Amino acid sequence: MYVITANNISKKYISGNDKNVLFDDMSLHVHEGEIVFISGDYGSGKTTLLKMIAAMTPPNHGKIKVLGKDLLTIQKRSDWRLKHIGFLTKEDSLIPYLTVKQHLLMGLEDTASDFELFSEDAKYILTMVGISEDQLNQFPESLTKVDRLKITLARVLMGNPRLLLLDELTSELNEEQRFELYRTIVEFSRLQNITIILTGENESCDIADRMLKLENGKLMEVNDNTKFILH
Ligand SMILES: Nc1ncnc2c1ncn2[C@@H]1O[C@H](COP(=O)(O)OP(=O)(O)OP(=O)(O)O)[C@@H](O)[C@H]1O
Repeated sequence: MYVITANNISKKYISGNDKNVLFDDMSLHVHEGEIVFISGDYGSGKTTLLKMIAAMTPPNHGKIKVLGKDLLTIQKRSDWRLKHIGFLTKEDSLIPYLTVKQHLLMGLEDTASDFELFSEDAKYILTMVGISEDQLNQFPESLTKVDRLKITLARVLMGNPRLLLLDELTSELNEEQRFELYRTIVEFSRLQNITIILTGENESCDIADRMLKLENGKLMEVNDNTKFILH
C-alpha cells in the first residue's frame, strides 16, 4: 500500500519577473513503512516537497495523495496534519521551564483520569528514543542537542503519526550523534510501521530503504553508484 503518491507535480514560486521553478513533472511513490531519504543542494526544494506532502502548500499542477486522501479534498488541513503527520526540523521546540517528561504531557492536568495512562506512554516513548530514567525530570538546557531532538521526536510520537517528515533533522549533529539518532528512528519506525521521509543536503543515509536525489526539479533514484531518473 502506498502512503504517498504524487504524480506529475509542478511547483514554482513567482516574485515579480522572477520565476523559480522547483518541480517539473515530478512523481514520487512511497510504500507504507518505508524510510526514504531525499538529498539535494541548498535551495533545491526539499522543504517545499515536504510541505506539499503535509498539505502546507499546494502544487501548481499534479495530484498528491497521502494516506489515501487527495490533499485538495481535505477540509480542515491543520486538523488532518495534526492527526496523521509529524513534521520535524533541526530546530527543537523545547520550552525552558518544562521538564523532559512534562513536554510529553503538556496540556494534561495531573488530576485527569487518564493522566497515569499518558504518563506511562510518555515514559515508554522516551525510553524507546533513548532517554534515560534520570533525564525525565531534567530541563532542556542541561541536555545535548541530540537528546533535545529525541525529546522533540518523542513529543511528536505521542500523537501516533503514521507519517514522519524529518527536514534536515540531523544537519547540526556530528557523525556519531547522527548515527545515534538514525538508529533510534529505524527502531521505532519498524516497531510501529511508521513511514518516514528524511531530507538532507548532499549526505548519505545508511538507514534508508531508498535514497533519492532532488536535482533540476526531478527526483533521481540513487542506487550505489548508479542514478536513474524516476520521472
Ligand atoms: N513561500 C515561498 N515563496 C517564494 N519562494 C520560496 C518560498 N519558499 C521557498 N522558496 C524558494 O524556493 C527555493 C527552494 O526552497 P526550499 O526551502 O524548498 O529548498 P531546500 O532544498 O529545503 O533548501 P534548504 O537547503 O535551504 O533548506 C528557494 O530558492 C527558496 O528561496
